[in-house]
Amino acid sequence: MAQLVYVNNPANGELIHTLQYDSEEAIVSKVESAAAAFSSWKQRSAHERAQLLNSWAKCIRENRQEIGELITLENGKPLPEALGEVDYAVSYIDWYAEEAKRIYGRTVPAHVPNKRITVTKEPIGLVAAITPWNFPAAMMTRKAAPALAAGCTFIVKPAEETPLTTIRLIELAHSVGIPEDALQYVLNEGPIVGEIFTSHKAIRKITFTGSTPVGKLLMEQSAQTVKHVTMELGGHAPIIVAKDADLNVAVEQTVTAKFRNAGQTCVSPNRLIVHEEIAEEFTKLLVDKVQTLKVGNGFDPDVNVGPIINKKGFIKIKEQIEDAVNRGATLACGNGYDIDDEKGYYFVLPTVITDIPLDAKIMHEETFGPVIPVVTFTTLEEAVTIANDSPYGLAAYFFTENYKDGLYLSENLQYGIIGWNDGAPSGAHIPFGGMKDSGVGREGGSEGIEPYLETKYLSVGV
Ligand SMILES: NC(=O)C1=CN([C@@H]2O[C@H](COP(=O)(O)OP(=O)(O)OC[C@H]3O[C@@H](n4cnc5c(N)ncnc54)[C@H](OP(=O)(O)O)[C@@H]3O)[C@@H](O)[C@H]2O)C=CC1
Ligand SMILES: O=C(O)CCCC(=O)O
Repeated sequence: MAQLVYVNNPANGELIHTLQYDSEEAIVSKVESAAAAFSSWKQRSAHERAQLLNSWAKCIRENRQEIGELITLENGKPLPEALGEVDYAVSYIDWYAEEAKRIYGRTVPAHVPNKRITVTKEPIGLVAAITPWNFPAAMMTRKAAPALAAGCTFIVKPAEETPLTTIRLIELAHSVGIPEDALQYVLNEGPIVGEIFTSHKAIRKITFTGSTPVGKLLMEQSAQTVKHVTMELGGHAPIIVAKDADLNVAVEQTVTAKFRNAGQTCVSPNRLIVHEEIAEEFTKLLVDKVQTLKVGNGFDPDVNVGPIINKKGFIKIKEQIEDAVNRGATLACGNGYDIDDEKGYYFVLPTVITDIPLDAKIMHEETFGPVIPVVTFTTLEEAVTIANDSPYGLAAYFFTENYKDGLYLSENLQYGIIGWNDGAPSGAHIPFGGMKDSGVGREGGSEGIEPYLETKYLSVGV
C-alpha cells in the first residue's frame, strides 16, 4: 500500500485532504519524462513560451479566490494575505513571460581579423525545485516561471504541509497548454526526494527555499553531479530605528513586516535595534499597535495573525520566549498560546520582548513566529555591529530621515535586501536573495532568469 500524505488545516487540525506519496520508482520515472520533454520545450519560440505563461497567469487570476482559499486552508494565513500571495505568485509569471523574450546574446570583437565570436544563452535543462509551506504559491511560481520562460522543464516537490496549492497551480498550467511532462510535481518525504533529485544526472539544477541546514545538505549532495544551485534559506532580519526616524512609519512598517504570515517569513524582522533616546516611545507605540492584532482562523475576516504551521515550529518559538524570560527579559505584550496538541493546532499571541541580553537565543536564531525583541543602541556603528552579528544575511531594514546615516547603513549592513523606510521590499521585478548562510543566487528581476541559462561561446574561423 502506498504511503499517504495527510494535509491538515493548521487552524483547527482538521483533515482537509489525503494524497498518496509517489513511490521512488514513480519519482524517477517522472524525472525522466520531464528530462525527455526538455528537447521539445526548449525548441518552442520564446514568444510561444511567453504566451503560454501569460495564459497560465490569466487562468490563475480567474481562479484567484479558489487558490487563495486553498492557501488559507492548508497554510493558515488570513485570507486577504492569501489572496495577496496569489497576486504575488502571478506577478512572477507575468514578469518572466516578458523576460522570456529578452534573453539576449552578444557578439565580441575578435582579436584577429579572421574570427567571429558570439556568446549565446541556452536553457540549462531539467530543473528540480523543493519548496516550503510558508508561501505555497509564490515560492513555486518564483522558480517555475523563470525556468519555463528560459526553456527549461521543471519538476517540484512541495512541502508536506501544503501540497494542494502547488497541485492546483500545476493543473491550471496544464489546462492552458503547458505540456504535462514539462511541468510536474512529486510527493514524498523531503530526504527521499532530495536524494533522488540531487543524484539524478538528468537534473541540471536544484532550486530550494527552506531551512539553512537542508539547503547545505542539498548543496553537498548536488556536488556529486555538479549541479547548479539556487538556495533561498533562512534569515534573521534586523530593523534599526534611528533617533530621527518617523516613528509612526517605523511602527506601521515593522508591524506589517513582522506579523504577516504570523512571522513565518524568511525576511521577517527578528530583532529591533532602536536608538536609546527614542526606545521608550517607540516601544510604547509598537506595543499599542501589536495589541490590536487579532489571532485566529484565517477565514475570520477580523483575523490578522493565523496559526503556526506545526508543533515543531511552535516549540521553537516557545523555547525562544522561555529562554529570553529565563535570562531576565520582560514581555511587554503577548506571552500567550492557544494550542491543542491532540487536535493539532498552535497559535501564539503577538509578543514584544524588552530588556533582553544580546546573547539570548532569539537574538541569534531564526524565530519564524510572531515574536520580536527590542534592544537599544547609542551609536550607528554599534547598531551595525549588532545587526551584522548573525550568520544570516537575507534582509535588513532601517528607519532614518538622515541621508548620510541612511547611506552609511545601506553600505555597511551585510544583507542582500535592504529596506530603507520600507518594510515591504519584495517584488517580482527585484533580485531577492541573501548573503552568507541565507543562500546563493537571486530570484526575481532580470537576475532571476540567469540561473536557468547556460552561456555558450562560439568562435568561427573565417
Ligand atoms: N527560507 C524560508 O522561507 C524558510 C525557512 N524555514 C526555516 O526552517 C525552519 C524549519 O522549517 P521546515 O519546514 O522544517 O524546513 P525544511 O527546510 O525542513 O523544509 C522545507 C522543504 O524542504 C524539504 N526537505 C526537508 N528535508 C529535506 C531533505 N533532507 N532533503 C530535501 N528536502 C528536504 C521539506 O520537505 P517535507 O515537507 O517533506 O519535510 C520542504 O519541502 C523554520 O522554522 C524556518 O526557520 C522553513 C521554511 C521556509
Ligand atoms: O522565503 C520566504 O519566506 C518567502 C519570501 C517572501 C517574500 O518574497 O517576501
